[in-house]
Parts: sequence; structure tokens; C-alpha cells
Amino acid sequence: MSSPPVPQHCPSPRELDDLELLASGAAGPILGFDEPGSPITLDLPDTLRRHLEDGHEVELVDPEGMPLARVAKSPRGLSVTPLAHAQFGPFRSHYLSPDATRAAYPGRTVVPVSDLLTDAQLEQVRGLGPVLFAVLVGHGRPAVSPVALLRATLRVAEEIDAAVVAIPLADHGSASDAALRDAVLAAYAGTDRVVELTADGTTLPQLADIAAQEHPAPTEQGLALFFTGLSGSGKSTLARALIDRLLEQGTRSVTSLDGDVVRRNLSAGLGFSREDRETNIRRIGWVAAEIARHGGVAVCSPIAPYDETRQQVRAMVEAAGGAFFLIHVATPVAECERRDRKGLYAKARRGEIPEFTGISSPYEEPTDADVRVDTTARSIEEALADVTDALRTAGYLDLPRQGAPGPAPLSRPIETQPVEPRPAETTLRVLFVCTANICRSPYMELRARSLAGDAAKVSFTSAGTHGFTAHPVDATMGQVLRERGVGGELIEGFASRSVTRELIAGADLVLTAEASHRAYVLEEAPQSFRKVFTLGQFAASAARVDDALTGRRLVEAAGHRRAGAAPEHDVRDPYRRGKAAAEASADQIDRLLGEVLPRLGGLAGSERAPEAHSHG
Ligand SMILES: Nc1ncnc2c1ncn2[C@@H]1O[C@H](COP(=O)(O)OS(=O)(=O)O)[C@@H](OP(=O)(O)O)[C@H]1O
Ligand SMILES: Nc1ncnc2c1ncn2[C@@H]1O[C@H](COP(=O)(O)OP(=O)(O)O)[C@@H](O)[C@H]1O
Repeated sequence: MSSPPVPQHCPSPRELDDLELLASGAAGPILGFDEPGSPITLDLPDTLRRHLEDGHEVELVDPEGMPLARVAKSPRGLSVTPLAHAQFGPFRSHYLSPDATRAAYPGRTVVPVSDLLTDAQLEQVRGLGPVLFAVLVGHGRPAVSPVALLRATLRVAEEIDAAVVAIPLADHGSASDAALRDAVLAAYAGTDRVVELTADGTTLPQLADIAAQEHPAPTEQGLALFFTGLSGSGKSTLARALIDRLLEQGTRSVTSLDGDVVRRNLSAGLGFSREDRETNIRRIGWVAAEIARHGGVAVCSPIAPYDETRQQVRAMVEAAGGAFFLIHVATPVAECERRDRKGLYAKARRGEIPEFTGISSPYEEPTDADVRVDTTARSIEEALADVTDALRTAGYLDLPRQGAPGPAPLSRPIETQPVEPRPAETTLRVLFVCTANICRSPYMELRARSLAGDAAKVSFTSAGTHGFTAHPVDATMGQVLRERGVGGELIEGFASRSVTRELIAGADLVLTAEASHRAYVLEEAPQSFRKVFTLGQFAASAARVDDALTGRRLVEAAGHRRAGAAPEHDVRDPYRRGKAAAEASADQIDRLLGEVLPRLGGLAGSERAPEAHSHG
């Protein structure tokens, strides 16, 4: 009869360090977990505890599932039978057992190290003769990351011909830690002496680069900007606006982890039970932590209704060396319900959505938010300013307030951002973008083409963020186009398509129906931010700059003096909302084209001739 499989357990990082210490015989008299008076303990789920009490074994595995040891109940606590040694991790070859260390480096003075060495300490060490640095890299002990501490100590050791051993002695926050430290060092030193570093001084100049990497300035540290709040509170709107600012500034790499977007891919298939929501948020936290580890900015905007899960995300990001900045979008449920953008509150009230946050599922208000924003009766700009002000005060990001003058003065709009002069005869290529490329953006394209006529040195095309391939113009919109004099051959010749990076790259100006389309385009092609506007935003931006500027110079100047992408600039989606809605959108587009086309179409004449580029 085969015995039942041994249950497995993955210990915490601290416990893994303890296990390595025990397995190498480094803990002196302590041989297993949970011995009386020892700080080395093992936290196990109740089921596994009972399993051990019943006389069975439990297998301890590393985070990748590799079996490391078996534990069993013993008279002193839990005995440990090692199965394998950890084989990976930076500077692995320096992790030696006490026996191996004594054999390799006999007769050296053992000097424990747990922080970057200073000038005075180096002087002290130089007076000790041959030295073995015992680098204490266990969880919670070194002042810098274990890998940085080892890199730094090895660098100094090379200078003075010292040896280096890495010891995973963790800090347990226990009164008995000091005795454990003494026992471990005695095991490594054997009959050799142990000398503690006593001098302080300043970190050695040759370690400055490592110190700088370990303590990045707040403006370079990885950052998770985490928006939490009810559905419809304004999380996505504010997150998108903030991302725009970050992209416009261009100093940080930015990743959006929007609640809805995450649920369509990373968390596809999850529902809204407490468990699924927690899984969803922990996934977001995991990704945000990785982004922060590499110095990026992750902008997260899920509901995240549970305090405990938010704390877990905070811990993950901080463990990766990032900063966690919590923004509570505290718009009250009554206002969210009044907005009811997606009709979800109405459904929840009718009982069609069980467990709807704020109605039939809890939202735990954060008590640890870095900033709290109620968007009721406020503009997006105002609400966003609360966030950017708080970020500036906290020292993480210094984003300009909207409306601050652009970087280039009006009279010399391109001096600080030289652009390649193009031959006067090239056509200015305008790409219109909406969602499906069957309603608003085809209207813009076809109407603009018919208004501008063949002679114009502007070309117009369109595409959709979620475009169907090769669909005709929506029937209602097609009818409106015809009634406004657009030729049938233009309408019939139209075929929808999706927006691609190539299409964006090939355009001189991208004009979108709504701010969300603009955000989408910028996510695809962040470097194109100076040429992507909502149609309304471009009209407003063009109105801000010198009206002598036309064509490309207008686009450049508008890129530096952009007006905010205000919601009133958006051309709403009339799709399937009837003729009147289509006409209202068409009116709005006509009005905006009426402002924009003459300025763009001005390219057709000879006015580029006197254009004197001031760069170079
Ligand atoms: N039962 C229920 N409760 C709350 N929200 C619901 C629910 N069912 C669907 N939705 C839609 O899903 C969006 C919230 O997803 P999140 O991933 O942000 O939620 S959570 O953080 O996992 O709780 C949320 O989008 P936002 O409005 O952008 O917040 C809703 O559109
Ligand atoms: N000051 C404001 N800040 C953010 N959104 C606002 C503001 N005023 C009105 N709104 C509107 O509220 C809605 C918020 O929706 P959304 O950003 O999708 O919320 P969430 O992502 O929290 O579900 C949008 O329609 C937005 O235009």
C-alpha cells in the first residue's frame, strides 16, 4: 500500500531564511523550529498543525514548489530533515555552511556586516589582519537589500583582500535574537575571534552608486498610484487624466491598470464575490509591484472595497521598493447613482446585480488615504488638482496644473522642441478616431473630405479603437451625411478599420471623438502625445494660439499650448440612439470642423514659404 502524499507548505521569506540556517547547522544549539526559548518558529495552517500532531510529516517547499525539507513533531519542537539546498539567488556561491566556511577561511577575524561600510569602519578593519566579512543578509536585518549589501561588501573585500560569507540570519523582532546572533557567529568563527564594527563614519565613496540605487530620490522611486472608490465615483476619469499629464511630462514610464480593463484581461472570468474581488486586487497589486520594482509608475483604478486587500497591495509595492499612494475618490453613493453611467445602479436596485458595491456589497472607507477627493459638483480639472497637489506635497511627482503656460513661448512656438522641417508640398495627414469607426469618425472623415475638396493639402482618414473591419458607415449616420451634401460614392466607398500604431505613426494629427479614445491612442503610442487631441480640445487649443499659425505649425503650437480634454469637448456616441442623436452629434462635429478646417486647410496655399524655423 502506498502512503498518502505528504502535504506541502511554502514558508514565509523569513521562515525560508530560518530553514536555510537550520539546514546548514548554523543555528548553534537550535536544530529545529519551535524549540523552547528560540525565535525560530514556523507558522502553519491549522490543518497542517493537526497533521503534525498526528505524527505525520509536512514538506516545506520554496515559492516555485521545489521541496526543501521535511518537518515532523519532535520532543523539542519540529525536527528538520533537509532535502535540498537553495541553488539560485544572487551571490549564491557565498552562502556557505559554518563547516565549509571554517574549512575555506581558517584563522581569519570574523567581522559581522549588516550595512554599507563606512570610511571609519574600513580603517578599523584594516587594523585587524586577515578578515572574513560575515554578511548578515537574513530577512529584515540588513539596512539595504541583501543583494546590494553583498555587492558592496564584496567590492570592499576585494580592495583589502578580505573573504566574504553570506549568512541568512533573519531578524525575528524577538528578545532572543541577540543570543541567536551570537550562536550563529560562534558557529562560523569556531576558534577564530569575532570583532564587531564599532566606528561609524560616512558610507565609503566607492559605494555611492550602490547607496544611490538603494535609496532612489522620491522622483525616481517606483510608484503605485492607487485610486479606490465606488463605481462611477470618477476613478477611471481621474486616473486617465493623471496618466495624460504624466505622458505629457514624459519623465516617467506609465502603466494603466484600470479596473474595467483588468477585468477584461488579467482577471477575465472573475466575479464579484469577496473572494474574487480580493483575487482581482491582489493581481493588480502584484503587477503594480513589479512595475514599481523597475522604477515605473502604475496607475490603478479598481473599486478595491476591502481595507485588508488594499493593505496587501501596499505591502507588495513597498516590498518591491516602490511607494504606494492611495487616492480615495470619495464621491458619495447618491451622486454615483445619480450619474449611473452604465445603468448598473438601476439594475442593482432592481435586484438584477447581486453584491453591487455600495448597494448590496460593502465598501470599506480607507482610513489611510494620502488624499481624499469628492468629485461631486466639481470639474475633473479641480478634482485632479487635489491629486496632483498631494503628489507634489508628498514629493513624488511635480505635475503642472492645467492651464499653466506651455513650455514654449507663443511667439517662438518650436524653439525648445525642434521638429523636422518638412517640405511645403507634403500633405498634412489627419486621422480621426472613435470607437467602432462606423459612426462618428466616418462622419468626421467624409464630411471633412467633402468640405475641403480635392485641392486641399490635407488628407483625412479614420479608424476605431475597437473598430470592426470593413463595415460600412452606420445607416443613420450615412443618411445624415447625404442630407448634408456628402456624395454617395464617398459614403459607399467607406470601410471601417481598427486604429494601429502604424496609422498613428503615419498621421500628423490625430483627432478623437472623446477623451477616452485619446487615452487609448496614447496608450498605444505614448510618444505621440503632442499630436493627439480630442476634436473639441484641438479646436480650443487652436483658438489659444496665434491665428497666423496654420497647418503643421498650428499642430506644433497647439501641442505646446493644449487646452484640457474637458468632457464638454467630447462628441457623444449617437450609435443606435436614433436620428435626432445622430444629427446632434453631426451638428457638434460640423461646428468644430468649421473652426478647425480653415486653419488646417490653410496649408494649401503659399503661406509655408515665409515660415522661418528658429531652431538650429
Ligand atoms: N457587483 C458589482 N459590483 C461592483 N461593480 C460591478 C459589479 N458588477 C459589475 N461591476 C462593474 O465592474 C467594475 C468594478 O470592477 P473592479 O474590478 O474595479 O471591482 S473590485 O475592485 O474587484 O471590487 C465597475 O466598474 P467601475 O464603474 O469602473 O468602477 C462596474 O462597472
Ligand atoms: N470632477 C469629476 N471627476 C471625475 N469624474 C467626474 C467629475 N465630474 C463628473 N464626472 C463624471 O463621473 C463619471 C465617472 O465615471 P468613471 O470615471 O468611469 O468612474 P469609475 O471609474 O469610478 O467607475 C464620468 O462620467 C465623469 O465624466
